Amino acid sequence: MTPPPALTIDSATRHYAGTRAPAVDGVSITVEAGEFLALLGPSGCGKSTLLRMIAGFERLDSGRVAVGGRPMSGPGLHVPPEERRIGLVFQSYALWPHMTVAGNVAYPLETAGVAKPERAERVAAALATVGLDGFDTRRPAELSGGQRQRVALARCLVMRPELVLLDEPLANLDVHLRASMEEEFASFHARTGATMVYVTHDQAEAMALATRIAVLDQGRLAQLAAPRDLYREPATPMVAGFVGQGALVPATVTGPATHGRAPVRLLGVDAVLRVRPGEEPGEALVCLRPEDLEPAPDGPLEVRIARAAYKGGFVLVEAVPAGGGPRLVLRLPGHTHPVAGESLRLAIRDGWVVPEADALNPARG
Ligand SMILES: Nc1ncnc2c1ncn2[C@@H]1O[C@H](COP(=O)(O)OP(=O)(O)OP(=O)(O)O)[C@@H](O)[C@H]1O
Repeated sequence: MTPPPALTIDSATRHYAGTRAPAVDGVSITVEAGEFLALLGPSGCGKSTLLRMIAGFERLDSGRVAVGGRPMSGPGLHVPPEERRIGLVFQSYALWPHMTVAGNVAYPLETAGVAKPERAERVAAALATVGLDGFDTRRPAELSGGQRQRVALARCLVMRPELVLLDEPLANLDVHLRASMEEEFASFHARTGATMVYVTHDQAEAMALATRIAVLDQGRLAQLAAPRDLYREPATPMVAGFVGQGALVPATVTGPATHGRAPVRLLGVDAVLRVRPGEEPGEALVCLRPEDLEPAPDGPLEVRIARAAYKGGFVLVEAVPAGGGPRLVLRLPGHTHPVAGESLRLAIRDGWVVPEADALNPARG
């Protein structure tokens, strides 16, 4: 028998009183046991609301939530948060300042009535998992931000939750600490096999950590895909613009699709680009990533450099097509010295025809 999904969200909708549109609008996502799902999107897209709906802090106006196959929210049903066996980690670590590290981690076990010897054992194991053995007697004020976040993680783990929800857990940390904590989360996920749902507005963080990413756009699920697919084959213009660098260029698909590619005319150039199956000839938008554009002396596309910034190892260039069009982004080798105002010839090596948003989601109309 296959185990039930760790989390099932079915047409979940939440419309706050007095607001124009639902904060979460008909979202359906199934998360298998052991997955690391990132909820990604711009500020106000509904990430936190959806996370609170899963945790049980927010009621659903319609739809259902089930955890490990057990219904939690639905018509006439609302299991309170403390009975959902879900672990929570927030950006404000919410540690008790007067308690030691061990005291903070032990607290949920105490509340749950776990006996002292077992408590000590489980606290020690949780602190070891997050690499904080030996920190038992410290107080939160004596820890770095990253260490505090690890205490919060240990406190969540000690309850052995089936599902861990993390709401921008790295948002308060500086950039170096974020990178090392990203690694911690990834190895922690690999070690424990826990199912995680991770809210972030930082696409690099989502890419680095998640097995799949759900992109929310104004309360709706715009795309649910593995990081590489999201980057290479964004389903909507919003996803193309939000995830990764690049440009969205108006184009015309000039012929039928074969083997995942079709002839496309864009910026006065004919190219053969990637399309989804069944893409029809007609007006389209093409997502050009930096690596899709390559300097070539005889390249068919002439551009003028608008900005060049050395990024260590390569130069990030923004360039405007000579014949007009949106600003393109490309990378030049680190030993070159491109200067704003210079002309450059490019070849279009690859690109993705972004599916029509309306065709994917007729209700959006
Ligand atoms: N308690 C509330 N009452 C009314 N509206 C709310 C409430 N909480 C959130 N909203 C609105 O719902 C929408 C989604 O908010 P939510 O906090 O879920 O977004 P988010 O994607 O997590 O944003 P951020 O990244 O800024 O935290 C926003 O328009 C917000 O203003």
